Amino acid sequence: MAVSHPPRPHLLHGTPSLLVFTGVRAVDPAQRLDEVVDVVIEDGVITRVGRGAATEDVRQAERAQVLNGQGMLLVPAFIDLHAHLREPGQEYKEDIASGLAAAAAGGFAHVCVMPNTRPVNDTRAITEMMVARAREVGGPALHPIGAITVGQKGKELAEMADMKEAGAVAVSDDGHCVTSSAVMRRALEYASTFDMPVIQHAEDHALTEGAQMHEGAISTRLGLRGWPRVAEDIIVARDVLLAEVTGARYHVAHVSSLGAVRILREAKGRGIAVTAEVTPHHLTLTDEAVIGYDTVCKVNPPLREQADVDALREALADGTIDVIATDHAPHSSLEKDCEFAEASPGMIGLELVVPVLLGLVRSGALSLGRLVDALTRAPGRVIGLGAPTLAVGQRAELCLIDPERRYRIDPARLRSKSRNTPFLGRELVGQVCLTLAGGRVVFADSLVEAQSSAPRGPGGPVS
Ligand SMILES: NC(=O)N[C@@H](CC(=O)O)C(=O)O
Ligand SMILES: [Zn+2]
Ligand SMILES: [Zn+2]
Repeated sequence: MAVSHPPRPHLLHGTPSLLVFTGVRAVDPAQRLDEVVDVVIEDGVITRVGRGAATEDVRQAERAQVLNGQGMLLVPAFIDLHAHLREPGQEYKEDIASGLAAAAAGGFAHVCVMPNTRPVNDTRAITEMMVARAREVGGPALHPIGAITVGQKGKELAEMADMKEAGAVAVSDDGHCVTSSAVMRRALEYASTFDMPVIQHAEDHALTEGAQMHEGAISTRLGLRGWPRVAEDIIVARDVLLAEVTGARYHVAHVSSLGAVRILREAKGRGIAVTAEVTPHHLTLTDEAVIGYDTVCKVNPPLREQADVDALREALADGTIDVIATDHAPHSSLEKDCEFAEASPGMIGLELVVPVLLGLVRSGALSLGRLVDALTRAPGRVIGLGAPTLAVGQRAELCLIDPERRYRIDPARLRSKSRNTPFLGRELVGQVCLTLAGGRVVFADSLVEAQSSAPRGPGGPVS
């Protein structure tokens, strides 16, 4: 049984000092931009955007690499608010290098990493280690999320100030819920003195003991113990009340239930400082995927029903849910090739955001502008990070997408060390071709490589 995978070579290392996109559809909600333009990047900085910006002399310049953007999309690179990169402690599932490579391939320039590592990231030392390791690796920027409580045990508060100084952008006990109302209240008060958001994994553990999937007709039929929606709703409702009395910034991780959506909508209507995220899998899959007992469909919170999916889509479209986050949760075959009851919950997601979610844009459930916003500006606001944009003068952090490319999700091409996703082997449409982070190319696929080595000149069609 293979638990690790051989490393794959990076596709493109260098960053051209003059990178030119011609005739590309640029979509940037921060600038209300959705237009076919040329984009010029010099020494990692966006210097020109507009029709005809790639003048003859720019395109013919000796150092220019010109990419024909016809039929392609150019968007700001993404920020993932919720990923598990497993380093330190479970590097056989993922490590910072493989996780950031997966992020780059998915179009991300920034990744916030959850603290449920071994040991838990509840100290300055571990936060510093993660940041230092990511700098060594290069690629997308890593932003640690510190634990709320020591060891994520739900009792004493961790030293949030220390972790913030070392680079932590938020706190969370993700994987576990902070169940004590008293601890949650103190956590909100304490975090607000450092202006850090508190991210909750909303699960009333008393209602989910032994739960394997969503509680409903299908769990009854399969004979699996269920996690009822109300276990999520109770915590979100309580926390909203605590956020109101403390005035702290509260963020709900991986919202999955229609009840939680209703509570969030009401809270936002009353002006309470709450934000929320939803994952690509909760937007696209239901508990029917669990029929057949495939352990890759086991995830926390569980895949729910069509009514929940509909409510989540609507909430994302109208802004009740702010952010799309992957909850990238790699597990090896050791944790997944077993009985359903024994399997660890979680799915990988960093590399699948674009092909999975462009489907929602094509079906009309979500506008392209809102999709990009939920992956850039909205998560940026939660952690106080200026999100990537396509504005002139910005360091280039962007992502080139072929929205029409149809392909099968091939396990051999994933950069993640793990393979736990129900989308494996599925045919999807839409592929990330190139990602720039921090002004540098961090991912380029074969199409871009082929184009960039082809002779320059007024380009023929992308093929
Ligand atoms: N989502 C999951 O099912 N699993 C996550 C933890 C979590 O996000 O709660 C993991 O760390 O594996
Ligand atoms: Zn969680
Ligand atoms: Zn998580």
